[in-house]
Amino acid sequence: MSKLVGLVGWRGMVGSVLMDRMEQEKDFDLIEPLFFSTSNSGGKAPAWAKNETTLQDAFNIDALKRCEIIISAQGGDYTTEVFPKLRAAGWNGHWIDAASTLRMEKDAVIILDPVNMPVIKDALAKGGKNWVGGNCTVSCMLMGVGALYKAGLVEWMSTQTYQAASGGGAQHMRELLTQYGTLNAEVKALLDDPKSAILEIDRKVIAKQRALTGAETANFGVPLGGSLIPWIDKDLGNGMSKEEWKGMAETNKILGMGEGFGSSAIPVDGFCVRVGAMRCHSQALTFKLKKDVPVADIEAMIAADNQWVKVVPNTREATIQDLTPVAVTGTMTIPVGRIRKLAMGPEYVGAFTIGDQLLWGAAEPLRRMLRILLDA
Ligand SMILES: NC(=O)C1=CN([C@@H]2O[C@H](COP(=O)(O)OP(=O)(O)OC[C@H]3O[C@@H](n4cnc5c(N)ncnc54)[C@H](OP(=O)(O)O)[C@@H]3O)[C@@H](O)[C@H]2O)C=CC1
Ligand SMILES: N[C@@H](CC(=O)OP(=O)(O)O)C(=O)O
Repeated sequence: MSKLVGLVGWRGMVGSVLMDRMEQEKDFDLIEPLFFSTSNSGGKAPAWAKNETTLQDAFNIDALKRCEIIISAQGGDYTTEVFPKLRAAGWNGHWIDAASTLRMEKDAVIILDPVNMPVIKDALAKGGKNWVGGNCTVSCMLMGVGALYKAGLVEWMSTQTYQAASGGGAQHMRELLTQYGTLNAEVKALLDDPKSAILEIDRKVIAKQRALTGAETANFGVPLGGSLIPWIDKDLGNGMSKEEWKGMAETNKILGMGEGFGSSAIPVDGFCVRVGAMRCHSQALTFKLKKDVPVADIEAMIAADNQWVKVVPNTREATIQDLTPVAVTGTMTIPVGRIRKLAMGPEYVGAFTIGDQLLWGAAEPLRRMLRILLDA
């Protein structure tokens, strides 16, 4: 008989991408899905439902306890409220989660199986039950350049990110587009006139950006359209943003190197920046390798690591065609390009990588973990 798999958060942005992928990969053929809702229990479950066609109350512990596996893309507040109650009620099933709440817990594994299958298998063998998707930036980065870590080549890495609006959620994407529209409307007449002065357009745009307040900046707090915000997530009070902290902590945990700040941890640090892209996170990486490795060997290693990574030749034409959020959005491909030796010395290597933060950055590792559990 198929396993009963609870799905919470299925209609949100991450959840919808997850449902699409599960449908494409025919995951629903292998499970009995049970759909939950925090807002509409008793309502009609979506079309993927089979025998259980009524939405269950996502706060009802007895209903959740029926499931052998639960996948949640509902968010951190939900996990914080429900997960401890569920475990305290004696539930021993597998919890697969997109939220960061449990990520750094000792008994949780950050799941990214093309990179850390041995870590996942080891935890499974030891009775592990808590599986958490990684931070989108970290997961996309490791899907691209995980090969260099697996080969033990990385002495340290610095990352400068260019993160999309979607990382903040659906409302942030809407806000970005609204701002772009407002700015365009402000100068439309001047843009339509080829003889208008560009500096006048520029003056009007910056005045409008500075005047954006209230509903038009409710989510980001400041304008993002035509600007950028070099801070993502909480202020840790030590000069670091929480998003920057995750880079080292999660990279090392994913790779099975403990909690990320032990003596064997690989230093990872840099700046995380929100830019006006829609749903792809991009990052410029600087590596200090432990030895001088030819660029061709680095490219070959990266290209051979998994079926989704694609090395983009370090030429202008290939880069502007294949190494942009526009090229990558909605695809499973993780391009890695701009691979070259840097001026600091032969061990210093630069690279640039991009990933769809809703696919590899959020939904895909969850459904792949479901498959691993179904195959176990
Ligand atoms: N956004 C991202 O980039 C990433 C998010 N995550 C994690 O996933 C969690 C969920 O994020 P995200 O998918 O962006 O959250 P959403 O806000 O899109 O969805 C969360 C829940 O909101 C409820 N909801 C209320 N109104 C609507 C509506 N109009 N449309 C759809 N759902 C609605 C739904 O619950 P119900 O059906 O019960 O009412 C839904 O499951 C995050 O909190 C985070 O922990 C992880 C990685 C990346
Ligand atoms: N913080 C990410 C999105 C996200 O949900 O991250 P996390 O899963 O680590 O909370 C961003 O804003 O781009």
